[in-house]
Amino acid sequence: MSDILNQLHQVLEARKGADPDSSYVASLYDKGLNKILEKVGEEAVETLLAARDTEAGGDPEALIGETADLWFHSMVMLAHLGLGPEQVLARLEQRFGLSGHDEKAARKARGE
Ligand SMILES: N=c1c2ncn([C@@H]3O[C@H](COP(=O)(O)OP(=O)(O)OP(=O)(O)O)[C@@H](O)[C@H]3O)c2ncn1[C@@H]1O[C@H](COP(=O)(O)O)[C@@H](O)[C@H]1O
Repeated sequence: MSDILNQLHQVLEARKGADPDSSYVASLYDKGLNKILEKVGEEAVETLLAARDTEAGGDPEALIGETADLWFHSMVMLAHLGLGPEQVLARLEQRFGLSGHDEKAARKARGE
């Protein structure tokens, strides 16, 4: 299921040094971290608005599209900073099966 994330990451890496006029991803790298973060923030807001619409009976396709935009721009952010989906997926795997309540209690017990 996560293969597309790895394939997309390879494309994002390959876009480093590409022409910003012919590649949207290269144009984001070229504009820098602040522009990438602006897009991540924008897509996060669009995602939450679409989630509210979906709960109110709207078309879930809009929410699926906005979530894809959010994941995509988050991946551009990670790639720009030399990171990739493998680290995030590994973190989710580490957490798998550990209740959020238990994880928070363990963090508090460690004084974090
Ligand atoms: N998955 C995506 C993807 N999802 C969304 N987008 C683009 O992200 C932008 C989203 O911005 P908005 O929704 O704000 O729409 P907009 O008004 O066009 O954007 P702005 O002008 O406001 O920046 C759009 O231009 C979308 O086309 C994507 N662009 C690229 N990819 C992947 O990245 C690969 C490389 O893309 P290029 O670098 O452009 O070749 C592609 O082959 C795809 O696999």
